[in-house]
Amino acid sequence: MFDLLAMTLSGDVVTEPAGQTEMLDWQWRGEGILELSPRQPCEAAVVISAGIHGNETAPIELLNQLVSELLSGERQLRVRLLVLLGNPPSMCINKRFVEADMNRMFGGRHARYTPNDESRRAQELEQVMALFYRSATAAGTTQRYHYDLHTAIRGSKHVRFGLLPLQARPKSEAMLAWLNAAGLDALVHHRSPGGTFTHFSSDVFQADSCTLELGKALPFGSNDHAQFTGIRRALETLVSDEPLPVREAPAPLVHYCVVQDVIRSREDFELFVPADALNFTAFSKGFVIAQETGKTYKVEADEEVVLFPNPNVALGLRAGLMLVKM
Ligand SMILES: O=C(O)CCC(=O)N[C@@H](CCC(=O)O)C(=O)O
Ligand SMILES: [Zn+2]
Repeated sequence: MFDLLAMTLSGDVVTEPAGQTEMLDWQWRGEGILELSPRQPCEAAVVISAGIHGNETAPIELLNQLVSELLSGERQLRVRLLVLLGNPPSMCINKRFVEADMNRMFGGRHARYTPNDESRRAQELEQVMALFYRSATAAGTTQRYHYDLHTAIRGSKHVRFGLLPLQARPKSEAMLAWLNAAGLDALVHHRSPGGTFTHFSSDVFQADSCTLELGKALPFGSNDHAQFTGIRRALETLVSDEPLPVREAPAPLVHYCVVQDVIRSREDFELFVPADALNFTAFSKGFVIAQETGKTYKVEADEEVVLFPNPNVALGLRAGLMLVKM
């Protein structure tokens, strides 16, 4: 069985960088980067990435399984597909990153860093994505999708959720229907641009892009994949161009928009969100979320919920998001 994850983690030089099965052609485009093309014409160019943060293993395992099914012929490929395992060195050490958070570097922001493995990788992923979408368009595809799979550091009141990058054009109905069918519990709408991979793909290539969060980060082999059946099923229908699955979720999808990006810009930054607070915990108007010299972040709406609170980020990066229900 073809094991993309094992090949990527081994770091072995790939001696046969291209091949074919009865139904598709594949090309190894670089470490952890695999392109799959069906023989018949198709409409969609799909990028699925995971492991942009190396310790977020559930989606890496899920994506690896999907690739194996496509290559074994168990599952039909009816889109052009680029699969990316984002940060192999950090996957090897089960850490979010080695030197710096790669999901803040896209859209050329990598050039602002003293060159390191992550800044070089972010640039490589941008180039590979550009080449992929361009060649897929030349081959006749008309739709572009990008799903970037993550898991959260903390537990969350909504276990499965998505983050939609800011974009001027309306969100695609097809993507919103897919996200709903995938059984997500919540969708978060960004209101400012960022250095995330999905902001880059949406902004530069007009892809229908979404960051998907699948539970809490755990080591390889410790994930409860039963929690992600809906997302797995939705990804299967996406790559096989099948009808959407029926949504299975305890409650309707809740939409939030970001009202505050909490940025740590000074050494004396302090975050007042309790260490054990789950993502989507609500705080009332007036609560001081964070403080640093010259800046206090307070809850301004009657109620705001917190997402990704993390005081340990590098200076200049986001230490949390505050959201309100839409
Ligand atoms: O749990 C956390 O603090 C972070 C989980 C994670 O990596 N989330 C992504 C979200 C990207 C987006 O906003 O689209 C990230 O922070 O990079
Ligand atoms: Zn992540």
